[in-house]
Amino acid sequence: MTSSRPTVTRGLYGFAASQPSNSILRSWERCAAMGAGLHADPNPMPAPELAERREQHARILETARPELDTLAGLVAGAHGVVLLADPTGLILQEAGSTDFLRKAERVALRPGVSWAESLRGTNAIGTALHDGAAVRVHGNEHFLRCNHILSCHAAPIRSPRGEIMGVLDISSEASSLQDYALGLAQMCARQIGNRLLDTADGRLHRLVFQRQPSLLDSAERAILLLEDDRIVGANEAALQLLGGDWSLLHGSIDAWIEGWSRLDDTPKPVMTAAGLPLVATLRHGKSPAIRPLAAPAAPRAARPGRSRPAGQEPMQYDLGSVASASLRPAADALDAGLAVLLQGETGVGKEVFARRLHALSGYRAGPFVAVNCGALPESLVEAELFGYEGGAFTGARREGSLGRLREAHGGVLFLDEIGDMPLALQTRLLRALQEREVQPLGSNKRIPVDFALLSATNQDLAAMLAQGSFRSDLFYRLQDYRVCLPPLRRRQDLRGFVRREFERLGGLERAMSLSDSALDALAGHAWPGNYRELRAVLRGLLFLKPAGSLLQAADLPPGLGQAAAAGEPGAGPASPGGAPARGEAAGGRSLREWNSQLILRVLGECGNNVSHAAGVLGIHRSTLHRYLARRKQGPHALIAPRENS
Ligand SMILES: Nc1ncnc2c1ncn2[C@@H]1O[C@H](COP(=O)(O)OP(=O)(O)OP(=O)(O)O)[C@@H](O)[C@H]1O
Repeated sequence: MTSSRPTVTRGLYGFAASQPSNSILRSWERCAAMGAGLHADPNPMPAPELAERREQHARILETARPELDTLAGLVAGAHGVVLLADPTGLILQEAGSTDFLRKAERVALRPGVSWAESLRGTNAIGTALHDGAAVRVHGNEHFLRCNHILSCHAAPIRSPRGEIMGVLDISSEASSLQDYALGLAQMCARQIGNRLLDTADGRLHRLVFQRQPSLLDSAERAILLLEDDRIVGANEAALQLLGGDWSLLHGSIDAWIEGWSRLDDTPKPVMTAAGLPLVATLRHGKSPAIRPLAAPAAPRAARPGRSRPAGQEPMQYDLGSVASASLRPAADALDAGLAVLLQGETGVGKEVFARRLHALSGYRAGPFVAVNCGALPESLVEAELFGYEGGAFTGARREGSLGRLREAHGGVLFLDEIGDMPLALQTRLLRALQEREVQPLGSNKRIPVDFALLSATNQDLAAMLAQGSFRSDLFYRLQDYRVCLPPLRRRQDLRGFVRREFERLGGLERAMSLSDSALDALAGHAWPGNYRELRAVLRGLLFLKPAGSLLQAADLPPGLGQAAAAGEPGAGPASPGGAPARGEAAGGRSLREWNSQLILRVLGECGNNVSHAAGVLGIHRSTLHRYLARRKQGPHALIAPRENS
């Protein structure tokens, strides 16, 4: 390996190559300094790891798809390939000429291989990433000899906040150099960045400007995203025309463009603060930039024993590989008439899993009747489960009640928190389950019932059995088939899942994202409250932090990530960077203040409507009322997030 490169005046394959650019010369110097550190391992990372990386970068892969498809068609004729690499230089995707793909494989230009400059010396992907700018690296401008057959053109793709989200590269054989390739890569990278801006939160205002009206629809259009008057997103064209850099984010647009607020959809002339005349359009956000993230569930009549409503359509949930793999066999067990018991810590998604199971089973055309055994007041429990005749007791409805077991006829009866069922009731339930008949209160009739039995608990039923607080015959009757749902901290793809969940809950809409440090801390947290706790934290962040922000570990509620940083057993994967120790002192805030702030903010957004706010926060109305009452009496009370229970 040479430690420096001669000035190149002619490419290796005899094609005229211009004097290497300053960018290439500086890269050679860096590579020469690294010297023996460079190596060109051609082996891609194992397929599961690559799948995980693709998953992590799903947003950019998805957004870039139209350009990748178009470019693949264009460059295939010129025997080229199009590549998309992540911000570390790892190639995620390839498309283009099959001939060249095979050659490219020989030089390891393929998915799963990193082209970081520190590994492969001067090359378009790595050097574009280092410089944060588009670059062409032709023939023997590549630092490593093995790559001299290549001519590569790469341009970084930036997020609305200016971070590099990936690199688009067009490569071909050095002998078939295409002059236009660099411009094409740049234009497509800009289009992808613009699409990220176009698909950002519809509540943000979008200001588009250029020198001429005809450019307002082109890839050259300048775009700013505004939350009220605050700039929360931009593209490079906007920075260029305004003469600013990324530090303009979070400042007021008033400092840059005069009279912007009078604009609308029709192009109108405006003047930049530097005196540059432009034409601009303004598309107003659909509603006030900050508002509740999720429509609260319609208030339901409080009914003892009725399990809490699922906050979301269960089909949307990504259950994770372990739970997903358990679905089919558990549905088969239900269909075979076996009683299925779901076990797992609180908030691990037992009810979500139960609803999926119902939808997958042969009982899907029948009802799914959920009973929260822990929430049943003992005095009403029999009536609730077994029903009653009209006028059977004081306060009974005249028309009587079917009872939950009969409501479940032909479908699935889901007995949630079965460990909380009082002993006396366990006997009655067992009889009904064995005889497949119910006798409503006040009636001497016995009515046949047929349903699949599904129950769930986060308690150790075997220990309860040993203590005598759970009947052994019911214990065995409930679990012909058992499914253990793993805690969130054991999820293999926890980091990627947290990121996707954040996007799904509103991050995408609000153009917010989690930095690596925040993701490390979140992925390293032990999550004793599992999915419920994670959702509460993510919703809090989405509410409390401004749209367009890149959240850091320091933005997380105090205490988060501590367990993993301290290496506590039972915690999830340790954070590579070591999550910062956090506590009451962090940022001068405490968890209590964080929760208080969130609650008051949500209440304000909901016009002080407690039911509405409770729905958005994912807690029960009465929990919120209790909190507010305590707050009136004295210091802020801490609220444990628990949804509609
Ligand atoms: N895979 C998932 N992805 C995202 N959110 C989830 C997932 N599973 C569950 N949740 C959310 O976590 C919360 C708790 O889920 P669920 O009620 O199913 O848990 P559980 O195990 O039945 O809890 P508990 O033991 O306290 O009754 C719900 O609000 C649900 O929206």
